[in-house]
Amino acid sequence: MLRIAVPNKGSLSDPAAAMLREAGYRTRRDTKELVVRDEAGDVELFYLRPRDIAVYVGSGTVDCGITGRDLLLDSGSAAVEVMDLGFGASTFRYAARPGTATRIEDIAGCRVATSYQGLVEKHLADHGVSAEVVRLDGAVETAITLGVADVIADVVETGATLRSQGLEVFGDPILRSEAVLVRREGSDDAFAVEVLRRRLLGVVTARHYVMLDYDVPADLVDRACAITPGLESPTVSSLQNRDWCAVRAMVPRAVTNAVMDELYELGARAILVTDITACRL
Ligand SMILES: Nc1ncnc2c1ncn2[C@@H]1O[C@H](COP(=O)(O)OP(=O)(O)OP(=O)(O)O)[C@@H](O)[C@H]1O
Ligand SMILES: O=P(O)(O)OC[C@H]1O[C@H](OP(=O)(O)OP(=O)(O)O)[C@H](O)[C@@H]1O
Ligand SMILES: [Mg+2]
Repeated sequence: MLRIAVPNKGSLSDPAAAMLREAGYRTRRDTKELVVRDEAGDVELFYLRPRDIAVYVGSGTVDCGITGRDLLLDSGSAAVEVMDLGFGASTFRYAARPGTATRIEDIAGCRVATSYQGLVEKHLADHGVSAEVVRLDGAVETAITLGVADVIADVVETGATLRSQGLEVFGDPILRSEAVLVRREGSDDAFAVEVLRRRLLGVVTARHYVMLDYDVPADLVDRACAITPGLESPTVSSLQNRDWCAVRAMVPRAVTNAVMDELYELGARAILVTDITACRL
């Protein structure tokens, strides 16, 4: 039975549970449940702190897990990324009061507050910058206001927290993060992890694409298919009226309306969009 570590709290917890549910696994009903066995899915879910997940996976105590790329790198664990999961996106950035720093070199000699000590120490060392890292558990933006740091390095999603403390990001992002599936390199559960990966990829793809159906005059079908090439090749069916064809193709959700406009201009009609609930590619 594959042992999967799942975030029990924080930003990644609800979307990770939703993704596993959509992939057909049984998830916990009550936040007090710490372990859930899903006999049908042949998995056991361990609800752990997101920060600890890479450590458990790296040590081989669990087979794989869902965590953030930033937390994985910070842990220094031997776990490796299997796939991006398409949620929990954030950047990891330096920030300070305006006028303190504009480039990473300006951090030299400063006190840098962060909850991601491993990640920041490595980044500073890689850039040859010597600075004192102050490890805090959270609310690091306040560290500057309270005078324990000159610079912070933290997760930035909307930037609202930084703005509320009068801080500005500087330098290039240290990292772009999102939720990832991780596993231990060289573990001997390759088949079970591959089943999990395919299921999760099915969810990621189903969320990313819609199914588009439309009718188009037969003499325009090639031009229509060029607009909606699908993943492999669109399905073209004949209609009772032989002058028309029906086309079915997957289209990236983000461009659905632009594609529909283009098809309509070409002469397609009865253009229908349907959500994809699950898929295997
Ligand atoms: N707005 C956000 N704030 C914090 N973490 C975020 C945000 N958006 C995405 N993440 C990602 O979530 C992970 C951090 O989750 P974690 O549970 O440790 O902290 P948290 O979401 O801030 O929760 P907590 O309430 O325990 O502080 C990281 O991988 C981070 O990149
Ligand atoms: O860019 P934003 O959209 O403002 O989001 C980023 C902020 O959210 C998180 O803090 P959280 O609320 O989890 O508090 P914490 O610092 O105590 O973890 C994170 O640590 C940043 O402070
Ligand atoms: Mg937090």
